[in-house]
Amino acid sequence: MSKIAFQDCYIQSLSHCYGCGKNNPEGHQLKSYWLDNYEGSKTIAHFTPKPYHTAIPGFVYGGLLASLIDCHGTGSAAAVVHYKNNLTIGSDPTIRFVTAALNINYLAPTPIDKQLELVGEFSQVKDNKVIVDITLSTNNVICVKGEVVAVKMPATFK
Ligand SMILES: CCCCCCCCCCCCCC(=O)SCCNC(=O)CCNC(=O)[C@H](O)C(C)(C)COP(=O)(O)OP(=O)(O)OC[C@H]1O[C@@H](n2cnc3c(N)ncnc32)[C@H](O)[C@@H]1OP(=O)(O)O
Repeated sequence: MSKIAFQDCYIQSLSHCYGCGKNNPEGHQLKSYWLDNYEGSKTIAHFTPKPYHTAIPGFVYGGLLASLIDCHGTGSAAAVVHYKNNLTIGSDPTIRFVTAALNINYLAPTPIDKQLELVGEFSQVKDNKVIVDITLSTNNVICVKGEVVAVKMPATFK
């Protein structure tokens, strides 16, 4: 696992995202990395839910799971486009991706007392659009699958 999370390389002004911004103390502060030995092709993130992330006692609220998949997807998209173009994440000009579409399938209830593992793979990589397929697992059981269509952030967002 690379030591610096993708999101920790975002410039300060783009580090306020509720799901993954390092400058948002109320947010989830998700951290995504290249999976060991899969630099450029697979990404990984971990998250441990808090008791208040409950849907039904014992299980995680689905909206949180969608949010984690969303941010792992947009972070992975930024990382792979930098990788493909031999750029360092955080270099100028900044290349960020926003969510254009998010498709989530909840396959099994997600236990709230376990660490969650998200793994992303790319089914399409273009400089302006990346599709990331993500699994969310606990104890090697896939609970949720998601597809994130990430599109390069337009200048109008700044
Ligand atoms: C609040 C956000 C803060 C941002 C901070 C960022 C850093 C932090 C990051 C954390 C973020 C965390 C996550 C968050 O919370 S990000 C916040 C939630 N997302 C948004 O608010 C995005 C709002 N939407 C838009 O701004 C525009 O619609 C976008 C930019 C998405 C597309 O605009 P536009 O339509 O003008 O783009 P284009 O014409 O150049 O097309 C480009 C390509 O994209 C394809 N396409 C487009 N839409 C879709 C779709 N729905 N399904 C499939 N594909 C779609 C299109 O066909 C084309 O493909 P191709 O023909 O080339 O193959």
